[in-house]
Amino acid sequence: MKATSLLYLDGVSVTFDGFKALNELSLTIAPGEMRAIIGPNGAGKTTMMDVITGKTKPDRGEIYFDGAIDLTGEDEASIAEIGIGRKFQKPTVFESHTVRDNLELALKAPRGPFATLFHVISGGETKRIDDLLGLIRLSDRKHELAANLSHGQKQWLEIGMLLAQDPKLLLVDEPAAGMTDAETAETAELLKDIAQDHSVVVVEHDMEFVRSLSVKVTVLHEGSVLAEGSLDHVSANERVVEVYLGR
Ligand SMILES: Nc1ncnc2c1ncn2[C@@H]1O[C@H](COP(=O)(O)OP(=O)(O)OP(=O)(O)O)[C@@H](O)[C@H]1O
Repeated sequence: MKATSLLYLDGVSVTFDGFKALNELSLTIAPGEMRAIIGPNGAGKTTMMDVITGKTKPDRGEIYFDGAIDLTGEDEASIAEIGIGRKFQKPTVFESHTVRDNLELALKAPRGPFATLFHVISGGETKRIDDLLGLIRLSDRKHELAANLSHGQKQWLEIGMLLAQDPKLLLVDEPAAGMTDAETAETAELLKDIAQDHSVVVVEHDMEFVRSLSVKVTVLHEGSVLAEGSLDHVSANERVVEVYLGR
């Protein structure tokens, strides 16, 4: 399993002041897969993202990327460099730059924190930016300042900026939070487009959104996997209803 998985977690535990945020968490993501992670508040979803991206070190357990890379031995910057992009809940775009310039900056930046200055770009890069603009549904707003975008559009722009860095795995934290219904539906389509050539892990509370992704779902509870399978499969699990869906 370890060798063939894009992401492999085995027996991962994280303790904060005696509280087990992750408790022997084991899960695998296949190359090219999109997976949805659901679970009640405090289930460990954010902590799981934190251990994958190197923000938090696990007390124990194995985390491997792309078969052979031991992520527990890498820091945050090198994990970004290896090809894991993370989209936090709050959009962080450069508000005083245009949509297009935000993408150009991301394209030019080394993976990880954006630290580069603008400079002349090649024709290939122009095409790449146009493709990204189309993908994130912002082609007709490319000359707009990012500050003037709606909340949902800012989220899409930030996703585009992450994609500009060509990650193998994209981690997305509650993309639908704060979006209109129309934006939420479009975001599901956007993630499905992205998943055609990237692996994606998406944490989300909006069950209608999760259903529209139609992917395998992992239910976390008290720091470990409670159930896994299609949304219909996990929704039929009594424990899942009890701790989460029945709220
Ligand atoms: N740095 C920290 N120090 C102490 N406790 C923490 C820390 N980070 C998380 N926790 C605790 O660990 C538990 C798991 O939190 P986590 O944020 O991973 O859950 P979550 O599933 O993402 O929840 P939510 O859906 O509310 O975002 C929570 O009880 C939280 O209070």
